[in-house]
Amino acid sequence: MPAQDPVIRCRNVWKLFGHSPKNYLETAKGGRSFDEIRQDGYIAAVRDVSVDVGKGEMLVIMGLSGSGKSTLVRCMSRLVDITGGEIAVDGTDIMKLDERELIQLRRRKMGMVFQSFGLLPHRTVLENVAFPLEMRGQDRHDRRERALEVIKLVGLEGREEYYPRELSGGQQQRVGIARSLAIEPDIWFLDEPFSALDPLIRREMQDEFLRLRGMLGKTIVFITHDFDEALRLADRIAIMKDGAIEQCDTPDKIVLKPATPYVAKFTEDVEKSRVVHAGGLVVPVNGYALEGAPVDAGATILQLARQLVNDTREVLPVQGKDGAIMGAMKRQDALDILLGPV
Ligand SMILES: Nc1ncnc2c1ncn2[C@@H]1O[C@H](COP(=O)(O)OP(=O)(O)OP(=O)(O)O)[C@@H](O)[C@H]1O
Repeated sequence: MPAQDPVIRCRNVWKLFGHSPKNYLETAKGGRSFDEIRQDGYIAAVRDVSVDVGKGEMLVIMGLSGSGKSTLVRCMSRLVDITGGEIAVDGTDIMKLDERELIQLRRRKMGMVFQSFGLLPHRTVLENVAFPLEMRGQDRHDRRERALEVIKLVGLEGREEYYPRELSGGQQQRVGIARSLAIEPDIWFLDEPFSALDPLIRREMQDEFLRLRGMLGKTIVFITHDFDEALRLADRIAIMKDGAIEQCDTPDKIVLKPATPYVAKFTEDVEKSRVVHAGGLVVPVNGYALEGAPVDAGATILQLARQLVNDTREVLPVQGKDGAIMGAMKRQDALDILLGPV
C-alpha cells in the first residue's frame, strides 16, 4: 500500500554502533558489507533502510534475533539517533527536532509498547495506565474513567490497585498495552507486545489492534517473531537480515515471490494456501472465457479448497471488494499452492 503521503518515511537510514560511527559512515560510504563493517569494529544494526509506512497501515517487521528490528523501530521514534539518512514523521525531519519538540511529538502522536514492560514499580495498575494521560494534562476524573475502560479491555478488571510486582509477566505486559491504548496515539510502535501472553488473550489483543487500525486509521509498526501473528496482522511484512530490509511486501508476495533466497528460506515452512489469496493469483482476463460464479479476491486458497477441487473450470473469475471482476485465477495455479506443484 505505500501511500503517497507516508506517515513515516525512512530514506537510506543507517545506525552504526562503535566509537566514531558518523565519521566512519562518511568515509566508508558506498558499499561495505555487514561483515566488512564488523571487521572495521562497528555493528551495522540498521543498514541503508528505505521504507515508507502509510496512514492506517500495519507494517510488520520480522527477522532473526539481532537483525536490527528493535533498532529500526527505535530510530523511527528517535529513541536512538540515526548515524545517516533521513526519517520524517508526518513530513517533519525528526532529527531536526529539539528535545522539547521531540517530547511533544512522542506525547501527542506516538505510542510504544516494548518487550520489557517499562512499568512504574511504585504505581498501581490504575496509576500506571493513567500516567500518560496525566502527562498530557487530562483532569483526574477523565483519566480515571479512561484508564478503567482500557484496563477492562485488556482483561485486568479487578486488579486496578495491584502493583506491577504482584502481577504475572503476561499481566504486566497487558498493563503496558493498556497504557498505550489509553492515549490512542496516531502511530504505534509495538516491539513484540504480545510475547508474554497466552494464545487466547493474545488473539484478543491482536483483534483490538486490527480494530483500531481499521476503524480509527491508526498507523502501526509491529515487530514479531511469530509468522502466524504477522500474517494475521500485516498489510506488509518487512523481512530484515543483518540490518537491511531484504524484502518489504504484502504477505501474498513475500510467500509467492520471495525477492532473495534468504526470504525464500525464511518462509519455506509457511503453509502457502493459508497466506495466498485469490487476489494474489489474478492474471489479466485476456483470452480467457470467464464463466460462472466468481470467487472473492480476499478468500485464501485454503478457504477455496473444496471448490477448487470440485470445480471443472480452467479459469475462475475473481471479484474485488467492490464486486467488479479483477481478472482471472487459473485453477491449476491455485491447486499447485494447495497441493504443492506436481
Ligand atoms: N546500544 C547498543 N550498542 C551496541 N550494539 C547494539 C546496541 N543496540 C543494539 N545493538 C546491536 O545491534 C544489532 C541489532 O540489534 P536489535 O536489538 O535491533 O535486533 P533485533 O532484531 O531487534 O533482535 P531481537 O529479536 O533479539 O530483539 C545487534 O547486533 C545488537 O547487538
